[in-house]
Amino acid sequence: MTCHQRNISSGTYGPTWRLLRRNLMSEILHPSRIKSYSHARKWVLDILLNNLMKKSKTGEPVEVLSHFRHAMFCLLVLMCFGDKLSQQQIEEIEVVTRKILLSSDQFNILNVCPSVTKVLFRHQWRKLFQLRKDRENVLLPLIRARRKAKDESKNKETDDYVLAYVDTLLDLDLPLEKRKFNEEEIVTLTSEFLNAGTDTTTTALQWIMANLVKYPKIQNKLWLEIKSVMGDNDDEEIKEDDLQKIPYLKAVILEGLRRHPPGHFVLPHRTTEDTVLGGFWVPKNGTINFMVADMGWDPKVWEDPMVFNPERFLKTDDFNGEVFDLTGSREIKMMPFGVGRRICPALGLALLHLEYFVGNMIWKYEWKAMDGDSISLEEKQEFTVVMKTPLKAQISARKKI
Ligand code: HEM
Repeated sequence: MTCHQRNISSGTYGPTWRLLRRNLMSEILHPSRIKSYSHARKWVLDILLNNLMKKSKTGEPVEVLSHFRHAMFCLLVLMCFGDKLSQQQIEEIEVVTRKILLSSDQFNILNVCPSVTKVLFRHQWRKLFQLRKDRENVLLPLIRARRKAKDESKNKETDDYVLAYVDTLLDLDLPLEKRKFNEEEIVTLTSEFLNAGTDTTTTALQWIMANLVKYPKIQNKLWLEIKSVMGDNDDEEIKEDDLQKIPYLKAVILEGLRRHPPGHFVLPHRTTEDTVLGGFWVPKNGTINFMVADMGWDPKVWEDPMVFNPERFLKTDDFNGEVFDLTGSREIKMMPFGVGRRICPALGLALLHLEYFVGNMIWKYEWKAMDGDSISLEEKQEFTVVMKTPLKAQISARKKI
């Protein structure tokens, strides 16, 4: 695939674009920039906690997945477009971007010789064009409004104007083509940002919370550690700086990602030269992938690998005295975000979101299984590997002690 070619169904582009987009994302995902979104995280946390509480007051079980997904989506929309949009606008974006994500498999065939498939599969093409049009109708007005706001603020970052992902896309000069992104390309890239970040983080959140419900002792240990940091500030939320003081929370998140990585494989990679891997010859341009889940479950590397045991990440002697390195730069024991050049560009952001939301949900509420419910950890493959029986829980506000 050259830099001009793209995957027709997903609308994503080849290696050169990937590199550009990675640079753009690292600008928006730089730790100092991530910090400037703390108001957004607090806003979304309040929405999430309020929704959970309202639901729990009805006495019905809380089906957490839709709440988590909506919260993650709101947050990424804000990082993407820079403005707090109305709930209706956010829902419209969610519908159009999700439709494309969920139907991408059925359009993959259109990548094979488009001139022929345009005749053979013209109904599929029509359907794809319609989905893209619907997405444009919702996203283009937002992109144009952001361009206008950006021009008006003359690029100055003030308290009210925080850089958004769309700003970096609008600014970029494409070095080879000597032009800027056109609107259609910006629509594709913003949509990819939202899709890549929502299901992955939501899935991880659900698996981690399911284990905390299933194993109340682990939940209680986590809550006590949070309490030792937060003291009697029951009304306060755990802030980002507090997260560094709660090592058990980090251990719970890492164990969740090891035991239940949202993707059991990474994206397909391509070899740049003939090579031998594990005794198998792989020709240049061959497609390869990595068995992410199996690495995290390897009994040669992990003791009792199928047991949910966050303590394993507290024993630094297992990691040569250092904190566990998720990037795999020293050694690869698990790789839920991939490793190397293609590692997930949002690893830092995703970890922060997981720690922040899990920490605060446990700090504010006690989570219990529904009466007679044993919490099944059976899996199902969707866009990510999700819980076959989505988590339902009974939640109650923590009592002061
Ligand atoms: C728990 C959450 C997440 C997990 C487990 C995860 C995992 C991954 C994995 C395994 C890859 C493929 C790496 C490879 O092919 O070697 C990837 C790529 C990617 N991720 Fe994430 N991710 C998460 C969150 C996010 C978020 C929040 C965003 C955006 C805001 C994001 C954006 C992307 C993008 C754009 C790519 C494609 C990079 C490329 O094409 O080279 N991810 N992620």
